[in-house]
This record gives sequence, structure tokens and C-alpha cells, in this order.
Amino acid sequence: MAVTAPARPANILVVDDEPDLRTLYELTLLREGHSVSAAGSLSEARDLLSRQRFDVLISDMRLPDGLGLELLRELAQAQRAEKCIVITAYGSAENAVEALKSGAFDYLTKPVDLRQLRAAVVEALQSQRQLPGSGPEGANGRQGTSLQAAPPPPGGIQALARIVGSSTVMGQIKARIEKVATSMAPVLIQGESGTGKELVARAVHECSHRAAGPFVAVNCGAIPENLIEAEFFGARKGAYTGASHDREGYFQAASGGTLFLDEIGDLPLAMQAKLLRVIQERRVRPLGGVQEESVDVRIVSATHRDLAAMVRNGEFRQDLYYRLNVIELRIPALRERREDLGPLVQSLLQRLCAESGQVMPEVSPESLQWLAQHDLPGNVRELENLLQRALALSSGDQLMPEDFGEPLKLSGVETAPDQAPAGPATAPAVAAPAPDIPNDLQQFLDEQERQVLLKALRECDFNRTAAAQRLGLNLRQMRYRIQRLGIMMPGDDDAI
Ligand SMILES: Nc1ncnc2c1ncn2[C@@H]1O[C@H](COP(=O)(O)OP(=O)(O)OP(=O)(O)O)[C@@H](O)[C@H]1O
Repeated sequence: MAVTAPARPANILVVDDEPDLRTLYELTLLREGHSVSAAGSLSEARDLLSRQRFDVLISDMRLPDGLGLELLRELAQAQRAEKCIVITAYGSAENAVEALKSGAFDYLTKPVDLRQLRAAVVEALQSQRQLPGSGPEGANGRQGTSLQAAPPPPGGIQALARIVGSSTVMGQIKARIEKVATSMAPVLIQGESGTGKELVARAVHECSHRAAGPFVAVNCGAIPENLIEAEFFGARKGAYTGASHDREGYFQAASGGTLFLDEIGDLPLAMQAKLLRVIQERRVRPLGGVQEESVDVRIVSATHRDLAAMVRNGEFRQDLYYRLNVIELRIPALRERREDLGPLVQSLLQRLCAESGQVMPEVSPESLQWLAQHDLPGNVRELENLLQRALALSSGDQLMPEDFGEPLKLSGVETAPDQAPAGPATAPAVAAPAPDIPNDLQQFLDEQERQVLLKALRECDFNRTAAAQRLGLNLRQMRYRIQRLGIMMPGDDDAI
């Protein structure tokens, strides 16, 4: 873990029943310029906490008169602003997860690496959002820093504003994003394809104290299995044929920031085990490397699949699920929050028109009704594609239902009657049914292939890997075909 900036002098309480360790932590923190108080038990800690406010509390998990977690819960209940770092025994995943769930900012594993201790304190202090003039003032400072509902940084406010939706549930999700952004706990975002999981992940990053660091998005389903380890952990020169120089992996690239693992359910089982180890140890060994490197990333993952069911079926490791799912954000499908449809249509149209330099048309009430009647299994992404198509087809200054068109039907390919086409790729309408003997065989076959691909993609929630499997193709062949046929696959720019 890299210590990036020196911590501002802070007021820290260390709770550990081992006098030697207590002294070690105390000296380390004093050397950083902090004021340190120490306690050897829960009751001593409670006593100090009742008389003073601290910036950071560092507590061992097991104390003679109870668990460090009790302090965390009491502080949370009293809405106190102390950031808590818990020290857990080596290999006790349950405690680490439990601590994060109870509101700890972060945890450290024994034996504590003092560099990690210093780094965790720096981060905890950076993550404390201060209202102007409300900064903690050291050991003898003001009586109370209680929880301040300061707004997120400007980038965070913008990222939250990009998530359009005024439904109650979206309001709750935004409030939760703000809240969870101030800790290091892993976040798992679940929701159907196109519901805005990546937007949410970015907002978590932008609202966090890591906003100035990188946000690295990885589509776990798009990496060929033989390259996955090098892509994640980096590779040393000569580690495999063609590795002509040292290469950093996603973990190194995201250092100091957030690593967004999209489509985590697509991660092969062997790789799941390796990822778990990295998360637990906070260290990676690049492929072909001898030395391990410490990693400093916050992990946010997402999936449109039912991970809990995958765990039950043995397709996803339970221990990894447990580690990733410390904080869960579930994004509802668009059909479950239809009140968001109107604002989304307006906002998406605005963006699409600005991008294409078009004057923004009005949307007729009939069009809105038409949209509301459809389930839109591809959610906001499908809505975006429908609007793009309507913009291309519309000739007036008002979008009408006919501009959204009906699904294209070609002989031998069934398209569900209530499903609108997924995007502009389907826009070039074939006015007449295909003739028995086409004039242009290649064009005819391409169109057939395009329809089959679109149908498979739609049925697999636009997941390329799943659609490829369905069609007996590998991912590379699928991607080649999508590109060759000019299918405007939603989220193309997300794919790695
Ligand atoms: N609430 C929203 N407000 C504005 N735009 C949205 C919203 N939700 C999704 N979008 C837009 O829809 C598209 C899909 O969003 P995003 O990529 O975040 O979805 P996703 O859930 O990650 O999809 P997938 O599971 O396929 O990766 C993007 O263009 C995004 O900007």
C-alpha cells in the first residue's frame, strides 16, 4: 500500500490489550505528528471516548472484555465521526467483513505492516468530509466532531447527477452511494443489464476520497482465459511468449483509486481463487515475477447475474462472494421504476442531440405511452438505443410512436412482438420482405446473421460471452462478427 500524502496531524485512539503492540502503534503514529491516546480494554476505550472526540480509532478485534466491534457499533449509534480501523487476526475473513459491515473504514491484518497502518490512517483522515470550519482540532480541541453531512466533492455531485431518476428507490440508491463512498469496504452492484451499474460504480469512486486516483473498469467476461492473470496482476518480461517488457496489470493501474470489476460472474473459477487471495492479502505477484507487490485499490464489482444462485450451483466461490458483497447495491430494472422513464427520455435525448448536433425534438405523449408499455429488458441502454433510432428515423420536430418502429422480421428469424429492436444496428429497414432469391446474397446473409446475433444478445441481456456460448462461438468470434456487421453493441466502449 503506497502512502501518498502525509496525514494532517490528528487525534488518534489506539485500543489493544498487548502493551508491546500498543506502544509500537503509538510510536509509529507519534512519529507522524499525531496525538495518540491508548487503551487496553473496551472499558478504558469507552471512558476515553466519553470524554474526548478522536479523528481515528484503531482497535484490535479481541479485547479482554469484548470485541472491538462493540466500539464501532456504539460510535455508529451515537453518530460519531471517528473513522475506525480494526485489526483482525490473520486469515479471519469473517472478522474483516463483519468489521466493514459494522461501519469500519478499513481493517488491517496481523501482523500489522506499519506502512499499511500509516497509509490507512492517511486515507481515513482524507475520507473525513469536513464542513467548512468544522475540522477536528487535535487532542485538546473542540468537544465535538460528530457526523457531518457534508456534501460529496464536486466531481461526486456531478457523477450523482448523471444518474437520472427521481423515483424513491433511485433517491435511496444515491444516498447510499454517498454513504458507502466514505469507506474502503468492497461494494457489489447487482442489477439487470443496462440499468446503470457502471454509472453507479463511477459515482462511488467520484464521491470517495480516492476520486483523484484512477477508476479502472474491467469487463471480466471479455478477457481471454489464458491472458486473464497477466491482465489482472501484470507480467514480467519473458513471462510468456510475446511478453517483451514488464507490463502492469489492472491492480497496479488502479493503485490509489478504484478497480471496477464488471461482469464479475463471468470470472472463471480458477481466477476467482486468485482474486480472493489478492483481496485477502492485499498483495499481487505479477506473472513471471518473484516478488509480491502491495496493492492499494478499492474494489467495486458488478454483475447482472444472480451471484447467490451461482454460489449455490458451485459456479461462483462462496468465499469470494462473501468478500465482494460487503456492501450491496441493487439497481432495479427500469420496468420497476416507470416514473423514471420521462426524466430519462428527456436527459438521454438531450445528450444524444448534443452529441450529434441535432435540435432536440419534443416527445409526444403517445410516444411516452408507447415506451411505457414496453418492458425494455435492456433497460436504460435499450431506451437509449430506441431514442437514437427514433432520432434517426424521425422527420418532424416531435417524436411519434412510429419513429420507434416495429421489430424487423426476416424469414426464419423470430422476433418477439413486444420487443423493440436493440439499437440503430437494426435501423436500416428492409422495406420489402426478402425475396426468395435475393439480388445480393451476401447482403441478405449478413442481415440474417445480424438478426440472429441481435436475438441472442437480447436474450442474454446483451452479454457477449453468454450470447457467444448460446451460438456455439467463442468470444473472439462473437466480437469479430459484431464488428463486421456494424452492430452498435451497447457499451462497446466499456469492453476491454
Ligand atoms: N439512471 C441513468 N441515468 C442516465 N443514464 C443512464 C442511467 N442508467 C443507465 N444509463 C445509461 O445507459 C447506458 C448503460 O449504462 P451502464 O453501462 O452503466 O449499465 P450496466 O448496468 O453497467 O450495463 P451492463 O450490465 O450491460 O454492463 C449508459 O449509456 C448509461 O449512461
